[in-house]
Amino acid sequence: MGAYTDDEWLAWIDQLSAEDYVVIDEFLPKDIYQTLRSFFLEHLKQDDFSKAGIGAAGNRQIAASIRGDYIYWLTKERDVTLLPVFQLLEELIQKLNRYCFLSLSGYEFHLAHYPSGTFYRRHLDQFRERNNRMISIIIYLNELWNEGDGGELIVYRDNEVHEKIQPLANRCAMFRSDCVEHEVSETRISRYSLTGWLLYQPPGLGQILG
Ligand SMILES: O=C(O)CCC(=O)C(=O)O
Ligand SMILES: [Fe+2]
Repeated sequence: MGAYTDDEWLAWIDQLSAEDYVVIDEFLPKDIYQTLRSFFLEHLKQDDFSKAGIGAAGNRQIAASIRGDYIYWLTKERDVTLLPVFQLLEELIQKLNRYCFLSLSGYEFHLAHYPSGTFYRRHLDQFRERNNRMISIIIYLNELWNEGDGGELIVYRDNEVHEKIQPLANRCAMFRSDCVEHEVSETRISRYSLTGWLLYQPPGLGQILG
């Protein structure tokens, strides 16, 4: 038995197909959400996060002017506590392959911490060195977020701001990696998330490129 019915998956996938993105509130079952959030806080406490890069071409200074987050790459083998999260992602891959005729074959995910004052400038998740990213997924873990705290996910369409998505706890944003330009506006609180990509080739590249 999966976490959701086929009808629920279908409604989200329909919206993803029609709009190129979908926002789903209360995405993870409560216990899985709690496990993920505790896992995040534990690794933050242990100082396991590293400064994120922007690919082979970027030097550190340029990277800092584009994105200011710190990340922790996950692996299914090591991070066994998160098995239920990985299982849900695998279920999602199955549904997308079945209903959207995609050939997704893997995923890569990291935890992301944006300290206060950081952002990620407008970008696409799929580009030259990373063209195997098909679908981007973010699950937010910010329980104390309030209007004015920043750190919104800004979705662009036709070069204009289309929607500002608040990074609320257990909200999931999912979008096409190849065509949805987006940005993380400057955050004024410590902003926590799980971020990742569904791939049509095996993972590995993203983790090398940052
Ligand atoms: O955290 C978000 O809302 C978006 C993060 C992002 O765009 C990325 O890591 O590529
Ligand atoms: Fe992105």
